[in-house]
Amino acid sequence: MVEKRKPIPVEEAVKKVMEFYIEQKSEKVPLEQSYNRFLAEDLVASHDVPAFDRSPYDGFALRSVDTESASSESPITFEVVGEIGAGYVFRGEVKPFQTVRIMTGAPIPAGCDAVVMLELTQEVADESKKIMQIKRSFKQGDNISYQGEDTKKGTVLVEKGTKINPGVVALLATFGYHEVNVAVKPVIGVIATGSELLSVDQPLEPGKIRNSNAYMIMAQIDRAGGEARYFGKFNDDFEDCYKATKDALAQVDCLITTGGVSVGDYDYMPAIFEKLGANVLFNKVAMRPGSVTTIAKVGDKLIYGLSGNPSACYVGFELFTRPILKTALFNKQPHLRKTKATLGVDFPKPNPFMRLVRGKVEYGESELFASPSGLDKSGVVSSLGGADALIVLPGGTRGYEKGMKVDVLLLEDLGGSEWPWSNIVPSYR
Ligand SMILES: Nc1nc2c(c(=O)[nH]1)N[C@H]1C(S)=C(S)[C@@H](COP(=O)(O)OP(=O)(O)OC[C@H]3O[C@@H](n4cnc5c(N)ncnc54)[C@H](O)[C@@H]3O)O[C@H]1N2
Ligand code: MOO
Ligand SMILES: [Mg+2]
Repeated sequence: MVEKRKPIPVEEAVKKVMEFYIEQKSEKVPLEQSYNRFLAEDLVASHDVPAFDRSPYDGFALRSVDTESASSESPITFEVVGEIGAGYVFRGEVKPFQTVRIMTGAPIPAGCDAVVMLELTQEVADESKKIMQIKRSFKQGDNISYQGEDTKKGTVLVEKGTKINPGVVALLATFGYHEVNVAVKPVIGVIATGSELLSVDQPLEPGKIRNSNAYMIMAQIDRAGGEARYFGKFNDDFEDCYKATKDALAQVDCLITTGGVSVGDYDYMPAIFEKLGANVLFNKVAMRPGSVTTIAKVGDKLIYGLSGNPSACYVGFELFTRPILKTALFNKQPHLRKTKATLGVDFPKPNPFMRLVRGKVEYGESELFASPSGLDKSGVVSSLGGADALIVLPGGTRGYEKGMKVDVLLLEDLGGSEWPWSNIVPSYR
């Protein structure tokens, strides 16, 4: 008789996993390599931006008081006493009815308190000096970008744990971070097991399939910000798999195996975990797909026995490995972002387990719609390509109807959830 496994709820399983953590470490990388990494410290403005009062336009800097009586009937003329482009400072003194030709980005000359756009001025012909004329008045502060109006020194602009996007790169450069303190990528090992597995470059043979899970998991690790290390695929042979698993564990922060966790004659992973002296957190989760997901602690490391079925394997990673990885990257919202969507199809058949349907979300005018991205079976691979969400259908005695509001977990969203697992309730009509 096979041992009877006791399924635990998804929420409980995630909680058990989250008691474990990979040590958070940081390293310095050149700014050019910081894109897509995760900040290991808050990004703080090290000076005001702009750092000096400057002109947002090409035009003329002047004293607003001199413009008070200007009108089309009685224009006022100014003597142009200098010219500054961005990057230069006007060192002279601007006296009454004098002006300085100024370009966008240049600092406002001392004594001036307004800038007139070039288009609102006229040149006046004069042999001996340069003269400019205006036909309306300007107020103090007109067309001046004041020091600190963009941001003030000391402001926390981006929090530790944030993924560095091109905008964050701009801020890092602005504040002189030629080297950036980023989270060290956790190293996640990957092992595929199964005597049926061919390499990707091999032609199909009867009874065999190509190993897709290993590459899928490596891409998932990469998407979550980790570093994947592949140890290869192994036949269903106890000793080979045991040795590979033991060796790999010593070289990584976490290890993922795929295949061989169920109750088949060649499903050796449970026995291998035992021989490794693993403390099994759970070996059955009340979810579909991925019910056989087995997670254990060996010493201070986690080992994931993910299902061999591609969809189950995929979901197992997103629910149980991603948050561990994200936490190591200083992320305070390590779980997939949860939001509400309107179900696009019926799910008439009740299921006692929570279903996580690979889905596609569409953006309606003011709501999201979610529909399956393909056949909803654990062994299916075709639904994975188009999946950008997991539709969460809690287990129960009734099915779900098109039009109901359901929770979805977004797979490609950069923002996350602190804890998406509370208040996931069935919305029966
Ligand atoms: N009697 C029972 N049979 C099964 C149960 C059960 O409770 N009782 N659970 C089923 C469920 S649910 C799942 S999920 C699978 C889990 O199987 P394993 O994790 O043991 O995985 P394998 O048996 O090795 O393979 C399953 C399936 O996936 C294919 N596979 C495996 N590795 C890969 C890979 N790297 N790339 C692509 N596809 C892979 C493999 O060929 C099989 O078709 O067990 C059910 N059975
Ligand atoms: O682990 Mo299985 O995926 O529930 O189909
Ligand atoms: Mg099996």
